[in-house]
Amino acid sequence: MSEAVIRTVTSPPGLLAPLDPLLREWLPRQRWFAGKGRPVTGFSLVAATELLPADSRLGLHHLLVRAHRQLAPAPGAPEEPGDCYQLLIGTREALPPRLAPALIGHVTEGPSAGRTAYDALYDARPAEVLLEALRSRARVGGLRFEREGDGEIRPGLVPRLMTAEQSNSSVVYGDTFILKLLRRIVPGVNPDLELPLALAREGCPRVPAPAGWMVADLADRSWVLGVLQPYVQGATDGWDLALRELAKGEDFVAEAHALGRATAEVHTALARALPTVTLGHAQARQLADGMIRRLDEAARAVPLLRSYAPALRTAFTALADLAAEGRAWDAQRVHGDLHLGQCLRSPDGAWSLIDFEGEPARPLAERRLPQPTVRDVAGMLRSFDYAAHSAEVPVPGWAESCRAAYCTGYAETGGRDPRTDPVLLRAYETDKAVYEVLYEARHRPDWLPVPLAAVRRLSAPEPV
Ligand SMILES: Nc1ncnc2c1ncn2[C@@H]1O[C@H](COP(=O)(O)OP(=O)(O)O)[C@@H](O)[C@H]1O
Ligand SMILES: O=P(O)(O)O[C@H]1O[C@H](CO)[C@@H](O[C@H]2O[C@H](CO)[C@@H](O)[C@H](O)[C@H]2O)[C@H](O)[C@H]1O
Repeated sequence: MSEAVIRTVTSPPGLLAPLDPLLREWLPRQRWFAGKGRPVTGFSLVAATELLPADSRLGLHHLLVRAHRQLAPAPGAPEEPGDCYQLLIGTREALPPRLAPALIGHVTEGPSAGRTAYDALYDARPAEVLLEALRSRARVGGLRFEREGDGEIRPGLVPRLMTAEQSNSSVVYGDTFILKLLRRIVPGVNPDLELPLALAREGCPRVPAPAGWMVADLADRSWVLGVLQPYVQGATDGWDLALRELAKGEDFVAEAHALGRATAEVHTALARALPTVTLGHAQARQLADGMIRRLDEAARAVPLLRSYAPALRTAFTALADLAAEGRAWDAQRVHGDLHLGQCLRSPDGAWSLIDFEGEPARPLAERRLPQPTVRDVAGMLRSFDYAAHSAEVPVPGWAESCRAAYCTGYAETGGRDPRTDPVLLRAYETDKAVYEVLYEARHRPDWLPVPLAAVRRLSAPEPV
């Protein structure tokens, strides 16, 4: 069905056109904007819902917009309909100074002419509107707000927008709940809701259980827009904790061991809750081919990677060779983008895993495929390496001792040591390092040396 048919415009008409030039300038500057590197040429409206009337002191519009981009960063290049983004746009007569970081621009035409448009998530009242909608299981236009179970969502929880570097945007309510608003949205079952829900229903305590979620129903398809979870109070994420220990010259062995156990616990629960499969020759071949394709794409985009590509490719051909010899692998649903920043340690020492969205750049269908659990293990091993490289004063052997402790912890709880399958582990670690090269080149060029160091190590004849 075409997008022209799926519009559920309950906002005043003509809202998007006046915002268009403002959004073109503002959207590409947002950390969560995925289409960096190619100019935004315009927007089309997928859905608009008025949450607070446009002419009130504070107007509030929920917009789903498709950002059109040029196919190449050259003047006159053809354009394509790009990704769909969720925006919560507030309008006020004037913006108080505390909302200055939220400024999108001044609207000169249409129903909001003369007002200032801003990212409403920075503002308390719009954030309260969302929580209230979840609390009351509201239906507004095509938007559906759901709650899980009978757990109480108290009114009056004070919201604050998280300022951490994120792929999405999160609002914390009174240190009790956290609402993650997905920014780049896709139709279909979203693993960021699907997996925590399945794990909660399985009784797995390692993942905060969804307390509610927000969905847009458009053209017979559901688009998950946000997930509300209990806020893990006083938690420190694994990345900050690791850097803190590194700064003191301390090892991280006990925590890495506990993280290995937590990862295995989550994997065991996911294997119970959702389908598992065996990857035979054809599927393992496809897996290796996908890794080779991603390497080729990354090497095209990042010239610094090119000279390593032939050596890196051997990690993937070794996997294909094992498959051709008849080796099969168990596969199941996994986290898909596990790293230290996705692990939260409560003050009592318990670890929780968060953010089951998978690698945001991959298509949803691919992110939901069963995969060998080694994929998540490889993600964590890479993360210890990242932390070690980010230390101001290097601590010799730090990453290696973490890697060993993590695998030991994983084996104790999961029953299988990931190191017993070195070909699969190397293939996944290489695939992750290649992904990181591309990710850093696009988002944080200063960090590029970190995955490039891994690329050098992994392309050595006998990688260590
Ligand atoms: N349940 C939670 N309790 C406490 N903090 C959380 C929780 N979920 C997420 N966070 C914090 O929010 C940050 C961003 O969450 P995440 O799900 O990783 O979002 P994104 O996909 O946008 O990166 C995390 O790094 C963590 O600090
Ligand atoms: O957390 P996100 O879902 O946004 O994941 C993306 O961003 C991560 C960085 O914030 C990136 O992770 C890489 O850097 C981390 C240190 O900042 C490091 O711990 C990870 O091992 C490394 O992969 C992640 O790859 C990306 O998908």
